[in-house]
Amino acid sequence: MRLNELFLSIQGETSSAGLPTIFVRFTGCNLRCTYCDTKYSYYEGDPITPEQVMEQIRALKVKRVCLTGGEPLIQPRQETQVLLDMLANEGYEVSIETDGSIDISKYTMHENQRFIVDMKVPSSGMSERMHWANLRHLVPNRDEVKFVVGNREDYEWCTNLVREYDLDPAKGYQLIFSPIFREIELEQLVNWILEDGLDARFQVQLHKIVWDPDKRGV
Ligand SMILES: Nc1nc2[nH]cc(C(=O)O)c2c(=O)[nH]1
Ligand code: SF4
Ligand SMILES: [Mg+2]
Repeated sequence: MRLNELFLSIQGETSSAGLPTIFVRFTGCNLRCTYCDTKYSYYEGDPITPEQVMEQIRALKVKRVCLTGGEPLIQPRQETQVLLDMLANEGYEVSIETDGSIDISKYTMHENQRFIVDMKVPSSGMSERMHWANLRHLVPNRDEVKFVVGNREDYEWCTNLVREYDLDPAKGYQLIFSPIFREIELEQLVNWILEDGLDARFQVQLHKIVWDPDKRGV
């Protein structure tokens, strides 16, 4: 595997927002979203073993880990699985931030491990790349689906998917709607959600408010 950066911060997204979390950012991404905020992760990074990742994690006194990138699931699957197994054995809570293009069903997830599946909207330029079957493999009350929205067309694309795949919050599907940073009025997106009576979580990235939005390692 290749590691871009590993740092302690607060989780800026998901239902764990605000909670202390260790971020493991792997090198490389198979997508190129128009709005990407982590281009530095595409190529920078050094080879590392799962055991060495664990050593860096153990040195930080927090039991919550977020695997991200880039796209974390383009690392060799066996090594990622070894890392997931070790994290579970040592009592870590784990979230995997994945870009929606990779089959999530190939991994054995343990207790307190979940996927955050980012479904890439049309204005990302990457919606054709989605691995649609992932929407059938989501585990209710565990995994979360994230929609990062830039305009009304994106929003309707998302609500169509929610209908088509019956991602009903009443059945435990956890939906997150976030604005593309500085692309859409926050109030606009909130109003659409409320007008539709959609039981989704509206969310802005906390780390872009607490720190300079371009700062790395936070
Ligand atoms: N604080 C903080 N929270 C995050 N949640 C998801 C992140 C990501 O880059 O995937 C991220 C990040 O980079 N920083
Ligand atoms: S999936 Fe994430 S890291 Fe990859 S290009 Fe899109 S925003 Fe950037
Ligand atoms: Mg990020």
